[in-house]
Amino acid sequence: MEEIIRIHQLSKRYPGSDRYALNNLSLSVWKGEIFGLLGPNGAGKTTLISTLCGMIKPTSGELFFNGLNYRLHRRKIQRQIGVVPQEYALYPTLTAAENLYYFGSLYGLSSADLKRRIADGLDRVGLTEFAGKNINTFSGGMKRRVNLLAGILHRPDVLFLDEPTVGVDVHSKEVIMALLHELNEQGTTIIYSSHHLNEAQHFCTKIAIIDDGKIVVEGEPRHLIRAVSGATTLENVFIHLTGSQLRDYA
Ligand SMILES: Nc1ncnc2c1ncn2[C@@H]1O[C@H](COP(=O)(O)OP(=O)(O)OP(=O)(O)O)[C@@H](O)[C@H]1O
Repeated sequence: MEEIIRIHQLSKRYPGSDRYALNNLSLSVWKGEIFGLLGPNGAGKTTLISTLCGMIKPTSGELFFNGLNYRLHRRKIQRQIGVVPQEYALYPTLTAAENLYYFGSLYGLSSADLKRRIADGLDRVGLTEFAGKNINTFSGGMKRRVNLLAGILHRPDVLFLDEPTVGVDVHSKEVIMALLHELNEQGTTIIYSSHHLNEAQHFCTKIAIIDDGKIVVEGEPRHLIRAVSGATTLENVFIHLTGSQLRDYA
């Protein structure tokens, strides 16, 4: 397998903070993986995803995408990745189709090609009849599906998702997970953060548990479960490795 992302001794401290959100973290992701970033609140998952998307700059360390250094090739890398953020990136007073047209055009897709991809995408997530409706009339699950389409119209090599199924009902969740599986089968590497350990256990080919800005453990879910005495689920592994105390920092 080919290495698609390499993270080398990455640290991030936000301005004004005395804590490291990421602390000397190193990790590789291989082409074709579905990689889950798991960890308690405040562990550093969003910070790591935002750094990998080029949205925030690390305090120190190096990042590579397909061998390209982020510091030197940020623009080129950003054209090859897709991002589905935790917060909706959609414009509430535009329609679903207008939103998707806007996001697709940022990647330089031609009008005809883009319109075809939007129609196919909306059909795939069951929203064809809502294409002309404003986003502010959509339910949370409908917005999540459009949010996902906005991140994949340009068919990225790597797709980053920050909690893609948070706050959605079981029907929307199924559509989202099926589409992600399909993308992965077509060759897209997926890196996603989640608090849904059961979902990650079944969905991910590999996971890393992050705590306090560091990687506590990484590997295939079934190997990690087997390695912890008495564990039958990823949740057992998670509690075993991260303890059960609350993570409240201000
Ligand atoms: N913009 C910011 N300015 C200062 N500190 C920040 C900022 N964003 C995050 N942090 C801090 O960095 C640490 C890591 O936060 P991050 O949001 O990456 O964690 P997370 O694992 O995604 O958490 P959650 O599961 O709650 O979403 C936390 O201590 C958080 O308070």
